[in-house]
Amino acid sequence: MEIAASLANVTKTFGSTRAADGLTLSIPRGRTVALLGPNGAGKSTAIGMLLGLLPPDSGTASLFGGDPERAVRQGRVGAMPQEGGIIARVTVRELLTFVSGTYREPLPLNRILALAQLTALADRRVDRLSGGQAQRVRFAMAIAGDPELIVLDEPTAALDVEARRELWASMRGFADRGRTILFSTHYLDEADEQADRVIVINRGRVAADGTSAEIKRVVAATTVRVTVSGEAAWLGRLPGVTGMEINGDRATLRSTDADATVIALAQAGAVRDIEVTPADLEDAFVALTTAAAPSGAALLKENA
Ligand SMILES: Nc1ncnc2c1ncn2[C@@H]1O[C@H](COP(=O)(O)OP(=O)(O)OP(=O)(O)O)[C@@H](O)[C@H]1O
Repeated sequence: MEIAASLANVTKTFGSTRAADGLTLSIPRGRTVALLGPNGAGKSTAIGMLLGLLPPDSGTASLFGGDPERAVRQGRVGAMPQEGGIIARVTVRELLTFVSGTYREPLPLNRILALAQLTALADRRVDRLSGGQAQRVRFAMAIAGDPELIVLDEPTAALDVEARRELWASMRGFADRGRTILFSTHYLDEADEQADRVIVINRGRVAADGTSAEIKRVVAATTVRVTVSGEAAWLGRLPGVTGMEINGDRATLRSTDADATVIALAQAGAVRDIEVTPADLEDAFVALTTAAAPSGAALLKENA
């Protein structure tokens, strides 16, 4: 698999804050990958290093197997920063014509406008746009040079549901051209819906890396509840069970392989009031980003 972007064991410290602490990740070409993490997790730092804007203290950042700055200079990468200044008092068309002019082989203007769903707004002044429309102009600027990879730092922060939906429709149009998209988000549902792959970052480290289904399946254990009488310690030794709690005659098991756990319970004849609750991505995220949680990364890699 060809790799568009990677970080190999990078560290970056600001004062006493380790914004990247041995961060290793790779973004395969042609995929849409989410960097998911809470505030201050290190997402922007990771993106800054990938774009060659922030030199790592140690470790290596690379784009298309080489120096990030070179790939950026060659126009192979388009970036959409968290807040980009858009020059006021020009129209969408004028702004995009100017930006296109800075690239050797830009996309045709009509194509950029269509991909960003801005055709009807081409003659509108950029300072008269809604937040969602302005964000699509930033997206249009990022794709103007027809880059192989676009990197978007929290592209949908501060957008309402409709504006998020429209921006994602534009981004999918770009992804459908076989391009690679790396975006950061705190929205779990967005990572789940939009990304082929989710890399969870917490405290400057990769907490999990896989499809959202894998993250859900492996890390956020399914809950299996069952009523038992008598001694219950044996439940903790059932296949898949990683933790349990007993409350009166009710046992709550956390399992990474609910099927195996339920089959074993059935074989033991313990099926009274059995209840299986699958984990959702929210649970996975909370489990992964709480200090006491076991590392999901190792689990996911074993299961990958
Ligand atoms: N230039 C800087 N100077 C000092 N500290 C910084 C700087 N940039 C980032 N940090 C710190 O490094 C840590 C990681 O920040 P970063 O912005 O990468 O996180 P993030 O995951 O992008 O957060 P957010 O979701 O809030 O944007 C934070 O503790 C932040 O305060």
